[in-house]
Amino acid sequence: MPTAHPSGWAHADGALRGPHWLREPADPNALVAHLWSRTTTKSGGVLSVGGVPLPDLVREHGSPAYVLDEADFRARAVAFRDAFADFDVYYAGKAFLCTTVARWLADDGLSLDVCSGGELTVAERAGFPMARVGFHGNNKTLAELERAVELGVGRVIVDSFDEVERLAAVTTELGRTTGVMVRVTAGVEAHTHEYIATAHEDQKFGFSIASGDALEAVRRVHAAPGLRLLGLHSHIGSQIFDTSGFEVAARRVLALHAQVGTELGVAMPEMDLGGGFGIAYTTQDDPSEPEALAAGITAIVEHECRALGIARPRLSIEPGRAVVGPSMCTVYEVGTVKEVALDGGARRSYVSVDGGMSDNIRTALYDADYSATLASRASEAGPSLARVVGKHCEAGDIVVKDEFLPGDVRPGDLVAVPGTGAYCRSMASNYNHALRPPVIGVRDGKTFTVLRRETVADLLATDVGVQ
Ligand SMILES: Cc1ncc(COP(=O)(O)O)c(C=O)c1O
Ligand SMILES: N[C@@H](CCCC[NH3+])C(=O)O
Repeated sequence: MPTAHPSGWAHADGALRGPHWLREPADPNALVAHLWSRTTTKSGGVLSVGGVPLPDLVREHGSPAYVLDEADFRARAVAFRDAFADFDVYYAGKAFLCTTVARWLADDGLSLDVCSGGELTVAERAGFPMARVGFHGNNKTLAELERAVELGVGRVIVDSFDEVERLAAVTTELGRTTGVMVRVTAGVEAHTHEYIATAHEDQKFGFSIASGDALEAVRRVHAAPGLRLLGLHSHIGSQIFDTSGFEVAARRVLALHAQVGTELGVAMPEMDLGGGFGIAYTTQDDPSEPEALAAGITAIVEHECRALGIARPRLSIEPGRAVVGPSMCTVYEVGTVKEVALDGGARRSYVSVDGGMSDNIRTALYDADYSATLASRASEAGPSLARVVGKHCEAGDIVVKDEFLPGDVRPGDLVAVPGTGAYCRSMASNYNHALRPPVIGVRDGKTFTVLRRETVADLLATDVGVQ
């Protein structure tokens, strides 16, 4: 039975006003360690990452800022590489990509999934080995395909009949060949937000296995002289915890893989099972470690291959969020605090910070849950229900929907939000002409700029002036 909270929040009038799991923490100054990057500590109320106290980082680099823990990022990437030792691990650059990260991945032996000409250009600028790049996208332009073939990317993942034709023409025109994977739709309803599920029939990605389009796409790729058919690709969605979706997809994709062998006489050498592994944003999330994921996927694939009487193709996966998500947090400065009364006498503080939906759109877009902590001082005040909101001209400009913060949070305090490495900077915008925050790397007590803060000059650079 829910109990009344001193603030009156939980059940003053019998109505639940926050997620059912939100509980008053025993100690609002404590850190829920698994939500943060591995070098994150809290001492005397001050949060440090990579040995750098966040108040010092903000003094040096300003606020808001994304803080990237190099050791944590690389440890997670290497953990995937090692757990999936007989797979190729393609880091999904859409989660977060810049030349620094691309270099770390190249040095640490991972491969890279890019899904636009822009991401491909970053990989090129970083000197990423092109043979280890996979190029995705449901509507790659002719120019993007030409560039990818010229650069010699290891694989282009084709997503439509139009693209198969376009890519075949590009290889002919350039007198080159390219490796190709065929993105298929396994007809799985992944348990995640509708906007980030990608394996059910009624959405834009992939060729349907059920309709026969996938087999037809394989046939056309195989028939095109410039296209080297490598295998099938399946990605069922993102932020997934229930592994049954991966199992069903793997079974269906392997069945098609076997069918290609019997009907077309082609033994495809590879298969990609995509990314989508969930991370912990709140205490309620319980993600699997890479070893457990690898063991589960390997067992399913081996079982199915035995049943189908086929050789196991070389497998690859594409984790993005599970590598970079937990390795960054965002630090904000509090500007204003406002208390509002809720029905039934409960109260909620609106803690306004100096960023918002322009640096983290995920709460507004996917109703995502985040956590937050006071990062700059200890507090003796008891916990109080707070909502961390941004400074944009939008009521839905919410960063953290519900969190208990010390009741005395005030202007000038720093608040940090963990788990913002994936799809926050990469989906950031200039809404209300906000300047996108920098990404500040931390390592062994030192900071380094990974992406600098945007300036007013950056904003005005595209405004050509009154004509
Ligand atoms: C084709 C493909 N691969 C990999 C990913 C990475 O997903 P995640 O960041 O959830 O691991 C995505 C995004 O969902 C994707 O569309
Ligand atoms: N952008 C999404 C993930 C899907 C993107 C890749 N297909 C998110 O923030 O959760």
